[in-house]
Amino acid sequence: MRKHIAVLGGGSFGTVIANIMAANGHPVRVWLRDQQRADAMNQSKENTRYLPGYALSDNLVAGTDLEWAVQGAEAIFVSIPSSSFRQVAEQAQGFVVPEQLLISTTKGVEASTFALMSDILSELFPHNPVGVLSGPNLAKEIAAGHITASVIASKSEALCQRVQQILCSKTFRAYASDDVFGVELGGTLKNIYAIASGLSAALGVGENTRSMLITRSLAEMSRFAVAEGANPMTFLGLSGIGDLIVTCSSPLSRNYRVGFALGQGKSLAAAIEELGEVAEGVNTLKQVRQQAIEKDIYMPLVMGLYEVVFHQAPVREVIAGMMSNQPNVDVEFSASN
Ligand SMILES: NC(=O)C1=CN([C@@H]2O[C@H](COP(=O)(O)OP(=O)(O)OC[C@H]3O[C@@H](n4cnc5c(N)ncnc54)[C@H](O)[C@@H]3O)[C@@H](O)[C@H]2O)C=CC1
Ligand SMILES: O=C(CO)COP(=O)(O)O
Repeated sequence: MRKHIAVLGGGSFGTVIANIMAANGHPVRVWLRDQQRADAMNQSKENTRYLPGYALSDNLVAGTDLEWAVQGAEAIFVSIPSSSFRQVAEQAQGFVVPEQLLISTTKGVEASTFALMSDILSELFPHNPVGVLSGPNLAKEIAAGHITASVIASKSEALCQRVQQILCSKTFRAYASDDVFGVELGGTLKNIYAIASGLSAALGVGENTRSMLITRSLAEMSRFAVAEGANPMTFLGLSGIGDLIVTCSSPLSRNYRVGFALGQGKSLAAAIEELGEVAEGVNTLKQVRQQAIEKDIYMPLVMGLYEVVFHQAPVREVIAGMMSNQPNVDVEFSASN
């Protein structure tokens, strides 16, 4: 009998990934916390809270029993915000067996430990193959049927190949990579710069400025990656520059929307409340700033954005400060840049 696939988390991305696999003919079990929402999804074949109007395949079934979702699954995709990721993974520990493939889709970092989600999976499930799915993947665009590509990264070639088979469709493609750290770090860091981009859009900046922001964001991300021991070349692919472009350009990005709301003068609390979904970049900004200070990594965008987001510094003053920095600290390409 064909084994099912489990997706933990029924938010926008969990739902869309589950539905791609279900539409490809795989039985998929989506695990949620809320029984009413699970029942409603099963009856209406729609996730009205996150993706209204998006028809779900008959092969997709939602439920709230974690054992039912996980036990016997061939692969388990974890699509839970980073703030609850460890807690859910720990809950699943009793049901997971070593041959099951574990894939994180979460683009965030654990507060205080600076662990990425694949680190948490590898720590809790040392005998399982672990992978990361990351790329320019706005859930609402995937649901709308726009052609989309992602990266499946794992040290296990077998995991990459199986995920490619399960996920690829006429509109969705997954490219394989063995650089788990680089792929995951790119998807995590870009959320910070999406906030900055949304903020600058609200201020009505021009295209020169937008282009400067995106390319200097890439330089800053790469500098951080090198300091952390990652391969910056990975940032030139879909999970780096690809994801940076989409989230820095689209109002569909929740991180961009938080930045836009801040740029309109709203408080951080109001921006998050209005969003009603996860914007991972807020926590990532805090954690990356701390790392940059501890490791003395030059990250002027992170430092400036942190002051705006967490200390309500006037954004125009922060920008003016950056523009009056000694120009000789700015080198476009060098071994340390
Ligand atoms: N939405 C998107 O376009 C994309 C999102 N991602 C990443 O996927 C991850 C999940 O994102 P979304 O699904 O979009 O988030 P979301 O905010 O739409 O949904 C999160 C889901 O997790 C559930 N959840 C939260 N805490 C939980 C807990 N303790 N136990 C059980 N369920 C819990 C929520 O109820 C909700 O169903 C994020 O890290 C995000 O960065 C990645 C690519 C694209
Ligand atoms: O990661 C994403 C697209 O690739 C989604 O970005 P947001 O979390 O900002 O919506």
